[in-house]
This record gives sequence, C-alpha cells and structure tokens, in this order.
Amino acid sequence: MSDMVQTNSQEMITLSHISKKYQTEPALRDISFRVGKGEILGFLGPSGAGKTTTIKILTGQLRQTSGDAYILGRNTKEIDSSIYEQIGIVTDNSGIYENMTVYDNLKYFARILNVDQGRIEELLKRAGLWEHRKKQAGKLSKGQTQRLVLMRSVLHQPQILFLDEPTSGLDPSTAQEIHGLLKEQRDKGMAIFLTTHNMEEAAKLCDRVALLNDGNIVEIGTPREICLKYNTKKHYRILLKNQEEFVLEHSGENIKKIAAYMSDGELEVIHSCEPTLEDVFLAVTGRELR
Ligand SMILES: Nc1ncnc2c1ncn2[C@@H]1O[C@H](COP(=O)(O)OP(=O)(O)OP(=O)(O)O)[C@@H](O)[C@H]1O
Repeated sequence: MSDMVQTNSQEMITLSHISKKYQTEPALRDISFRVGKGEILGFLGPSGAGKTTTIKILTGQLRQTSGDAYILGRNTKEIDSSIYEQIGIVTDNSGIYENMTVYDNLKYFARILNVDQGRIEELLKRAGLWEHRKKQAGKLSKGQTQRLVLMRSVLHQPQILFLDEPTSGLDPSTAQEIHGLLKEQRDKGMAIFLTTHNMEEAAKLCDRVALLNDGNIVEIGTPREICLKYNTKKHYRILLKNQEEFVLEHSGENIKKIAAYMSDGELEVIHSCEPTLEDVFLAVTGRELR
C-alpha cells in the first residue's frame, strides 16, 4: 500500500481526507469515511453537495485532488477495469438495452461477466420479473425497470454496490420492494453505498448515514444516533380523549400537567417527538434537502 492508511479485510470502502476541485471550485473538502462488509451507508445531501463526485472517485472514473480512496483494499488510483468484476454500479444511465427482452438483457450481461445462466432465472423470479421475461425492456414500467437494473448490477455477485438515487421517482410500495432487495444483498455480506435526497428512505434503509453539505461531511452515524444527538429540546405530542391535540416542551410544569391528564383519565395518546434526519440536516446546515 502506498501510504499510511490502514484498511482491514472487513473494510470494503475507505475514503481518507479526499478533496476534489473542479478548476478552482472545491466540490469535496477533506472527507473521510469507511464502509464495512454487510453495511449500507447512505450518502445524503442536496443537489450539488458532491455525492456523484464521490462515487466517481471511488469507482476510478475521476481522480481526486488530494487524499486517498480504497475499494476492496486497493487504491483507486491503481485500479483497472478488472475491478468491475467485483463491484456493481447503478446510476441514471442504466445500460439496459430497450429493444432486447428482459431475459436477453440479463443473458447478454451474464455472458460478458462470465456468470452461469441459471442465475438469471433465480434473479428474475426474486425481482418479480419472471412473468415479464419475454417483454421488451423498453416496455417495462419505471419500477420494473429499476428492479431489472438492480438485478443486472448484482448478477455477478459483487462485493460492493454503488447506487445513485435508487428509488428516485418510484411510488412508496415499489421503493419498499427495492429496499427489500437491497437489504437481502446486504445480509449476504454486500457493502452498499447509496446516495439519496430522501431522508425518510435513508432512515429506513441505511445502517449508517453521512450528511454531506457543500463538500463537507457534517454528521455521520446511525440514523438513530444522529437524531438523538440533536434531541436537545424534548417535546411530547399529546392527544386528549376530547380529540384536542398539542405539543408540550419537556419541563417540570408540563410533566405535572401530563401526570394530571393521566390520573384524570383524559389522556388518549402521548408520543415523544425526536427530530427526523430532515430536521437535523436543517439544524446543521440551515438548508432543506430538497
Ligand atoms: N465536470 C465538472 N466540472 C465542473 N464542476 C463540476 C463538474 N461535475 C460536478 N461539478 C460541480 O461539483 C459540485 C458537486 O457536484 P456533484 O455532481 O458531485 O453533486 P451531487 O451531490 O451529486 O448533486 P445531484 O444530487 O444534483 O446529483 C457541484 O457544484 C457541481 O456543479
């Protein structure tokens, strides 16, 4: 290894002090993080934050200005196209051939990637696409296309999967199906690095998230850790039996009030309200994600 960065066998992705300037404009400013085997890391940030730039550096498509990036223990400055046998990438340009059938698309990639054709049936069935296997790929719905793209990207059982906005524009139930497919791959040991604008998706799907703003990682951790860290002002949402609904801040006086509602049998529902990742992002950066 060419420098002092230590990576271990469980570490699939390591970014160490990466900065990137396009001409003079900084897109990434000294970012560092690691992704382990069997982990989903969500990279969250508004448009222009530097998410795609990070994926391009990690996959060897773009050279950083400074710092080091490793995938599967190999410095990305030294990787060649053989790395694509071990990683999968899903971005906008899905690389699906619209005039070919669903089945033939996978068959074509299976041949290129030297994958047993038996796996095509298994994957199409798993993604609910077996009944559509003879359809032209261009005639699939958006959600079906996204599932096909995903199956194509895991055809060769990569160790790392990179996904740029995997459920963008999909309805909630299709998005949930994609989440299920991704979690299944994660549970088999795949490391998944995904970008999203969608905080709700990140909270549900990701083991850890990194919040990116203007090329800086402003928070990194499990969604729960991050939300609890910013839960400084505790609040309670109260619904009374008379259907009156309101929020009370945590204070000695309000706790007495809540106790009184309880003992008088007036309380219907009480919830503590922790901040969401969206609230945290707004608190840390002063800007909304969308
Ligand atoms: N080839 C390029 N030349 C110059 N500037 C670029 C280039 N590619 C990206 N940038 C700039 O770098 C910054 C980060 O861009 P990047 O595409 O990584 O953001 P992103 O977080 O992926 O955004 P989005 O969510 O819109 O895809 C932006 O300010 C962008 O304008």
